[in-house]
Amino acid sequence: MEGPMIEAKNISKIIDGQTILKQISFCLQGNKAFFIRGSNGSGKSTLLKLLAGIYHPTHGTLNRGTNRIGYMPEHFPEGLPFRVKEYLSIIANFHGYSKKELKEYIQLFSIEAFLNTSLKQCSKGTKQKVGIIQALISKPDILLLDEPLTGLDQESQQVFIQLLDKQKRNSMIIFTAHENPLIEKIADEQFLLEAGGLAKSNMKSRKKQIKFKYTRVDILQNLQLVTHNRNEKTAVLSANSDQSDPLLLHLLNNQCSILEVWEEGER
Ligand SMILES: Nc1ncnc2c1ncn2[C@@H]1O[C@H](COP(=O)(O)OP(=O)(O)OP(=O)(O)O)[C@@H](O)[C@H]1O
Repeated sequence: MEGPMIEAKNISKIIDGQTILKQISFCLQGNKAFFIRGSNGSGKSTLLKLLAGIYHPTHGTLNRGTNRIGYMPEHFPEGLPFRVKEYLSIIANFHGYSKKELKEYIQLFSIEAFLNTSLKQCSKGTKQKVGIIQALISKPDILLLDEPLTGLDQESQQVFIQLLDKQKRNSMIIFTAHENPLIEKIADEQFLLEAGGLAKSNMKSRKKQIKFKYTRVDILQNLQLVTHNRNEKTAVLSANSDQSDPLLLHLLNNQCSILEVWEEGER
C-alpha cells in the first residue's frame, strides 16, 4: 500500500511515575482517517503528542519516517505573543504557503474580522480555527487532530468536515473527537484506547435493508419491517449489518425470494 506510514513498537509513556500508555504497537499506512476513541483521561492526547514528536516514548520505538506532520492540539497554546495574521503568516512562510492560499483558509473559516486580534484575546472558537489552519498549511503527510471540532460553530464544523474529507486524498489523518457526524463522515478505521493499551475496534456498522417476496405471511412475525405490501406479498426489513446474513439465510430457508439488499442511507 502506498502513502505515509507511522509505526510504533511497544511504546510506553510514563509521566511523573504514572504509566499513561503501556506497550502499544501499531502500524498505520495510507491516506486514510484513523479515529482514536477512549474515555476521558485514557491517554488519547498523550498518544497524539507522541505521534507529533512533542513527547518522546519512555520505552519502545516510534518511526514516523520523513513524513511532514501537521498537529492541532486540543488546547491552542495560550501564551503566543502574536496577532492572528502575524502568526498564520509566519507559519505559511515557513512552509512555503502562498498568501493567496492562506487567504482562502481565512475566508473559509470566516476569521477576517479577527486578523489583528492578539491570539491571547481570541475566543475559544477563533483560536480553534487558527489551530486548524496552522495544521493544514504545514502541508502534512500526516495530520494529527485532537478534538478539532470543540468550540466551532455549526457552520464551521460543516466546512471543516468537508475539508477533511478532501484532505484524505493527500494525507493520513489521525484524530480524536466526540462528534458523530465527523466520525461517520471521515473515519476509515477506529482504535480504542483503554487501560493504557490500544486495540483496533470495529466501525459501528450501518443498518442494512432487505427487500423480499414471501409465500407465507407467518414469516413476517418478529421481523423489523420498514414497509409491507400485502398485495404484492413483498416487504422491506431493517437489520444491523452483523445480523443481515443470518436473516437472509432465514428468509431463503422459508421460501422467500430476495429482491434487493442495500445499506441504510444509500438512497
Ligand atoms: N504533562 C502531564 N503531567 C502529568 N500527567 C499528565 C500529563 N499529561 C497527561 N497526563 C495524565 O495522563 C492521563 C491521560 O491524559 P490525556 O490528556 O492523554 O487523556 P485523554 O484521553 O486525551 O483525555 P480527554 O478525553 O479528557 O481529553 C491523565 O490522567 C492525565 O492527567
